[in-house]
Amino acid sequence: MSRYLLKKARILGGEATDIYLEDGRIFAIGSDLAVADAIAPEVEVIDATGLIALPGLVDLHTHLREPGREDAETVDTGTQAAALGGFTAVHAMANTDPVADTAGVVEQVWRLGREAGHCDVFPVGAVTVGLKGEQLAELGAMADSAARVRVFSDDGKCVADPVLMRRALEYVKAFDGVVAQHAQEPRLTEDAQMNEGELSGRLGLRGWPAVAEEAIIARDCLLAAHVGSRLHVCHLSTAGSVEIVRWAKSKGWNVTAEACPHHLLLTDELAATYDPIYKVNPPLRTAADVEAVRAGLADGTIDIVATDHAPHPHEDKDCEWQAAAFGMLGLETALSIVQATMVDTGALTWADVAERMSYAPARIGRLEDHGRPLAEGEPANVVLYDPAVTRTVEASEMASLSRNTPYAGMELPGRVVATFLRGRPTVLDGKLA
Ligand SMILES: NC(=O)N[C@@H](CC(=O)O)C(=O)O
Ligand SMILES: [Zn+2]
Ligand SMILES: [Zn+2]
Repeated sequence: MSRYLLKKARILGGEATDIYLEDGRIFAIGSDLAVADAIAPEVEVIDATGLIALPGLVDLHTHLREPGREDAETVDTGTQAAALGGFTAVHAMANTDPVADTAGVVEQVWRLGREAGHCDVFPVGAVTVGLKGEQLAELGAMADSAARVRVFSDDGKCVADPVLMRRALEYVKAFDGVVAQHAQEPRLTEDAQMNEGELSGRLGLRGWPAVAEEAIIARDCLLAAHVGSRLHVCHLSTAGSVEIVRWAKSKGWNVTAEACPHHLLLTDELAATYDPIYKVNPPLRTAADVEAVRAGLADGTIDIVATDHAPHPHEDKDCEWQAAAFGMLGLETALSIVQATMVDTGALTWADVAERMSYAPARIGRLEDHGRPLAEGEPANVVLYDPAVTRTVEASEMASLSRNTPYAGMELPGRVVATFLRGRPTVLDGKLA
């Protein structure tokens, strides 16, 4: 049994206090907690002076690649990256090979997560068979499986057919599920390579227009309202998308949205390097879009930050732009990017970060033991974070099997010092425990 006493941690950035973890729970919180002599030898004391304690982070959008692309990532390596990033739960996207469109595949991914033990893995179920967008997958069987799927997505592909989207939204109501849409109108984005604008013309790369994202988001908000169901918008990236979600929320519709760290920091100007490390879907947008996404995250229009951690092996990224795969790593740098773009700029407090990166994603995914406040009796899912240090990102030091981080060589603020999953450390001293 592990017992940990975290001395002088600042819960959500507040006053320093002690947190005692025992039996997988937060057993006590208070100043100068003393340990009874009888159990003292069994208690590990961690000096958390200057560290911020946050609830274990929850990612609603992670690509773990297993089964099928174990050359890019495995459940084991991807959840190591998650733990190092401060996550205690991740939702694993369904675009694997085979696709996670049956109870059998989601149970396999869920079981691999338990065996690896670095963080809890909640599989996302595909909306349509094989992500083909033709026929609904067995949503009910995935919901009833041991994996208890609540989030359904064809991510990587858009559920473009409005009739199928409507049926999926209707179907998931039966088990309080949510459809997470990758909003990309396919005809408007054929062979699209980067954000459509003056720059895409100059670079000679086919453009991915904002309207292709916004049209699907608007349609899906209307559909969700029409059938009274729950919609989640994946990786929203444009100013117009923020406005549409703000409008849908003002109507009282059950719509939530996520933004990715890279859409809070990076812009389409980076495509001028022709370095596919910056190739991602949806694409990096303009500085005005980044501003609008930050504002939407600050005012709560955008509910959560999700990483869209999308590992790719070097042969799929180290090639010319047009041939390269879309996607970038995210788990090990997410909290630092959020600190740099949202906290250090005064747009969010650490309590807001807990909401956007733990409580809200857990609520959307209907998780019970994650996204809970740091309070006595709650599950001991805790991250200790040092906001005062800076580090230079080294791709070669990442736990992920892939190396496609756009932040290599950048100085970022903050470092995850420790992560606890049900009272057991998965990370200590910034290294896997
Ligand atoms: N985001 C990406 O650029 N790529 C994702 C798919 C996706 O999230 O749409 C992937 O699976 O590689
Ligand atoms: Zn996507
Ligand atoms: Zn994705």
